[in-house]
Amino acid sequence: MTERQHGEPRPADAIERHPGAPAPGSTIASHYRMCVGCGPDHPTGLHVTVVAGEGLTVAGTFTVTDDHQGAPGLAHGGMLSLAFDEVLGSLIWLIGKPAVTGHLETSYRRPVPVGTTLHIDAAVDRAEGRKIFMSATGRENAPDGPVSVAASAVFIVVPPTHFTDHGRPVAASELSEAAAKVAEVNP
Ligand SMILES: CCCCC/C=C\C/C=C\C/C=C\C/C=C\CCCC(=O)SCCNC(=O)CCNC(=O)[C@H](O)C(C)(C)COP(=O)(O)OP(=O)(O)OC[C@H]1O[C@@H](n2cnc3c(N)ncnc32)[C@H](O)[C@@H]1OP(=O)(O)O
Repeated sequence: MTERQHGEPRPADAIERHPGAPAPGSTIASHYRMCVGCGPDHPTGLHVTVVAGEGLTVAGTFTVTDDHQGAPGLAHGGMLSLAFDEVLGSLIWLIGKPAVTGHLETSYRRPVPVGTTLHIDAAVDRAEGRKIFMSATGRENAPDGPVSVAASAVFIVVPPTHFTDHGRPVAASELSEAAAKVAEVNP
C-alpha cells in the first residue's frame, strides 16, 4: 500500500446499507419509548418521526410546540439541535451498527416559530474507520420549503455493550424490536 503524504486526506471507507435495514418508505420505529427526541410516551419530547429513504438517507419531521420554546413563540436552538441529533442518529438503523453522536454542528438560518413542522432530510456522507460523517437540512413546513437549519455530525461506532455498560438495565418493552436486539434484551 502506498504511504499517504502529509496533509493528504485519508481515503473514505466503504459504507453500505445493511441488508436488514428498514425498506425505503417505511417508518423507523422509536428506539426507546421515553426518548426525549422520538419517544411516544415522553410528555414534552419532540416526538420526531422518521421514514427510511433510498440508500443511506432518512426523512424526519419535528413539529414545534409550546414545550420547545426559547424566545416566546420561537423554537429553542437546543431543541432544534436535538431534532437533528435524533434524525441523524436514526441513520444507524440503515447501516446496522450502533453508534453515538461524537460531534454535532447546527447552523441556524431562519427563526422557527411554534407550529412549524420541520422536514429534516439526513444522509450518511462517508465513513473513516469508526467515524461516520453525516449531514442534514431542515426545511420549513414542506419538503421543499426554505432551509431553516442545517447540520453536520460525526457519529462513532460503538460496541452494543456501550448502552448497557453506561446506561441502566432496560426491559424489551421499553425499546423498539431493533433496539432490543442491539441491547440484547430478551422479551
Ligand atoms: C439511547 C439508546 C437506549 C437503548 C439502548 C439500546 C439500543 C440502542 C441502540 C442504538 C441507539 C439508537 C438510537 C439513538 C438515536 C438517537 C440518539 C441520538 C444519538 C445520541 O444522542 S448519543 C448520546 C450522546 N453521545 C454520547 O454520549 C457519546 C459520549 N462519548 C463517548 O462515549 C466516547 O467519547 C466515544 C464512544 C464517542 C468515543 O470514545 P472511544 O474511546 O470509543 O473512541 P476513540 O477515542 O478510540 O476514537 C475513535 C475515533 O473517533 C474519533 N472521535 C472520538 N470522539 C470524537 C468526537 N467527539 N468527535 C469527533 N471524532 C471523535 C477519534 O478521533 C478516533 O478517530 P481516528 O480513528 O481517526 O483516530
